[in-house]
Amino acid sequence: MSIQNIMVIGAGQMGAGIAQVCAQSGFQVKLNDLSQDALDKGIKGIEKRLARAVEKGRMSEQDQNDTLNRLSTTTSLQDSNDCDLVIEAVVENMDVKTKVFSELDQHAPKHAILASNTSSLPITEIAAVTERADQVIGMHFMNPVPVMKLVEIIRGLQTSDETYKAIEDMTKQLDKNPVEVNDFPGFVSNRVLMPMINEAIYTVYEGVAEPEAVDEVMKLGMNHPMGPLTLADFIGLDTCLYIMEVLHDGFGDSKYRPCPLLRQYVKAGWLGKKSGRGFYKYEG
Ligand SMILES: CC(=O)CC(=O)SCCNC(=O)CCNC(=O)[C@H](O)C(C)(C)COP(=O)(O)OP(=O)(O)OC[C@H]1O[C@@H](n2cnc3c(N)ncnc32)[C@H](O)[C@@H]1OP(=O)(O)O
Ligand SMILES: NC(=O)C1=CN([C@@H]2O[C@H](COP(=O)(O)OP(=O)(O)OC[C@H]3O[C@@H](n4cnc5c(N)ncnc54)[C@H](OP(=O)(O)O)[C@@H]3O)[C@@H](O)[C@H]2O)C=CC1
Repeated sequence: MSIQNIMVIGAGQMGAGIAQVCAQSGFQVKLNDLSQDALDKGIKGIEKRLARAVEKGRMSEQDQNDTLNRLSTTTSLQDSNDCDLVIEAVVENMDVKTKVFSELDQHAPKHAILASNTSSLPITEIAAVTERADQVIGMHFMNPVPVMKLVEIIRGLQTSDETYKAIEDMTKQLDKNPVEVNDFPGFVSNRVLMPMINEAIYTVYEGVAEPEAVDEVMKLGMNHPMGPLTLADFIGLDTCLYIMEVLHDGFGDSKYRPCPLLRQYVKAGWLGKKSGRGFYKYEG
């Protein structure tokens, strides 16, 4: 099938990034969120990143204008009625995601593929609330989307070969590298990454070292581009907690128990970079 029109649901850090790379690659993109404020913020971020790309000589002004002209915003899921693909990037919560997918299933054309950018939740369960489980798939982008090359593609139990092939091809059109994985909690990326981040939080919780020291050890000792606590702040501590809970519930293994300090920070509203405070403090 040919994909031309896309809706991205959720204008947060992931949704805005996904909308940007899709528009840059020539797709018509509708960005959806609950509030116009969130949409304005998402578009502002995209404009800033494109302006920087022009400044750095990585993009022409013509491409910048064309990209922005391919983007529009909407607060209504009904506007998915002419889309070939919808990519959902709302909060990491099964109830919220299934509500979105069930509504979307009413509005998106019958041929449309419904993809989720979930970090860890079962695609099979999300697909089950629709009448088109064979056209539901996980399309897991990495943060920051414009920079990271990987898209982890998750096949639900009923995802068809045709759907997989269309999403694999489309990922390549975005100049990203698709990697196929099966539908298990956390897939591959977060089954490996998130326990490391959780363990780094335990080292702070147990007084083994300060956050700065933990990050230095992993940056200088293991050549990670960001230390695990800086990365946790960057991802969002709420998202990290939700992922650990999915791993813990999904495998029923105590090795995935979320660190109490992570729970406490999230309860306090310390969500990391996006809220101005997490393991570190952020300006603006
Ligand atoms: C939770 C999940 O489900 C899955 C996930 O996504 S887990 C998270 C996966 N991501 C990572 O692990 C990221 C780890 N960090 C990194 O790779 C790097 O620190 C980084 C790419 C984010 C920044 O790289 P850096 O070299 O330290 O910083 P910097 O020089 O400022 O940036 C490098 C380039 O990335 C761009 N960049 C940095 N942050 C960006 C952002 N948030 N959005 C868009 N572009 C960004 C910069 O513009 C810069 O490009 P130019 O110089 O051409 O303008
Ligand atoms: N952060 C990361 O590094 C990564 C995250 N992901 C996944 O991407 C998804 C989004 O994460 P992220 O972008 O970080 O989260 P953010 O909190 O930055 O953004 C989520 C956005 O979705 C909006 N939203 C919530 N409910 C709805 C709804 N029903 N309809 C439309 N919009 C809605 C939120 O609005 P409001 O603020 O008003 O609630 C917010 O603007 C999650 O599933 C996450 O696990 C995947 C890869 C990496």
